[in-house]
Amino acid sequence: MSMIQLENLTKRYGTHVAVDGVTLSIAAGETCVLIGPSGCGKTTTLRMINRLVEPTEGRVLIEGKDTRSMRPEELRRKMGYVIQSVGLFDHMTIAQNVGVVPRLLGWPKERIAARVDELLALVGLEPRAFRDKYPRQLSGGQQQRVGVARALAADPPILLMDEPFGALDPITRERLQDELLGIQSALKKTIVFVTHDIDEAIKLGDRIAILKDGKLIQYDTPAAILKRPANAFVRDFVGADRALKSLGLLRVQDVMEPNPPQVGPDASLDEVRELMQRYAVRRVFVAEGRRLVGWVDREDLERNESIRTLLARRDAGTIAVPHHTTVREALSVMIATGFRIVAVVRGRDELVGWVPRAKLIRLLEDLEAGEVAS
Ligand SMILES: Nc1ncnc2c1ncn2[C@@H]1O[C@H](COP(=O)(O)OP(=O)(O)OP(=O)(O)O)[C@@H](O)[C@H]1O
Repeated sequence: MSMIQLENLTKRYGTHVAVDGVTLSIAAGETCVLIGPSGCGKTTTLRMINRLVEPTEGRVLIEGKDTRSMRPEELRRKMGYVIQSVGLFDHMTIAQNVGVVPRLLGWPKERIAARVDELLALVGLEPRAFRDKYPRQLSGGQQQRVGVARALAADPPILLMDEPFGALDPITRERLQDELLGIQSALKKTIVFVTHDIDEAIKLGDRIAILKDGKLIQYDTPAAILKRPANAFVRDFVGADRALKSLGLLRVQDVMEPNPPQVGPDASLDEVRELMQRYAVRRVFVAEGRRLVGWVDREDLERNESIRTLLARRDAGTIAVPHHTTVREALSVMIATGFRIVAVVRGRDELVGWVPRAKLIRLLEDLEAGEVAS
């Protein structure tokens, strides 16, 4: 069942067509990212969903119901709205800002207070430290978090977000994207998210809608858009480094090899030598039970020290990547450190697999070959 259905949605301003016959459907719990060049109609499309803009033609259905037949309050209860400039009320405290909609809905005071604290914690703001502050006392990133908390206040099933992170510095932006992914996996809202940034779209979107001159050019999963861009416009828009971006969609656990070259801490150097030959590697991992505790390199064999002596100088964390991280991240660790293999761990240090650099490079080459072919 689709949560949001756009049918032939069209907006004309005089003779100018801002949105041109857009039809698409968004499933409940999915994030749909609207993307395209400036002026392509993203914001207008989003605002037709909550009826801030009335369509010239076509319609919007929410859970199968035409929005024109819904009362404005009913529509507002279904949708939270987050915009780039946040739109916090300067003269209200953070708690009052977050509690605006519940107050309008007539919730009792205690329930509002509890909800405000719950939401501040959800978006990573310590309630005690923030609830009585004013927006001007917060950084841009913190204000944006408050904006997200406010949109979630009455627990609407739908969240409309118009370039919410557009004005933030890259580091804050990444952090907020990660938090949105966390919130989304916990709350399973249906999100429509407008952005200019293809990397953001790939990271956040279950599906991406690419618009040009008001028309929907392609609507598909990030992987499908990277693999099979519908035309030259999409290919250019997605960018030349499509292969690298695809690596950003794959998880290490999907490409890792099982059975890492590993020895116990009491193994002999001869065993290590034999293992290096068998696996054709210059490094083997040391594990105690399933716990990764260090490694031995080929150079170490010359020194004739016991493995336990070597381990005392090593921090196993430096050669490990978490199983849920992206392949792109693993490759950048290898490039930054010069490692030819990395260990894959679950939790803090449970050794579950390994990735040889050669495998990632082959993968990258295959993806690039696919790019040439398409
Ligand atoms: N109220 C309006 N009156 C006249 N034209 C409008 C109005 N609102 C939007 N437009 C035009 O409609 C087109 C689509 O605008 P819209 O804001 O939806 O684009 P956008 O893709 O969100 O752009 P941006 O990425 O720059 O925010 C643009 O050409 C814009 O100038």
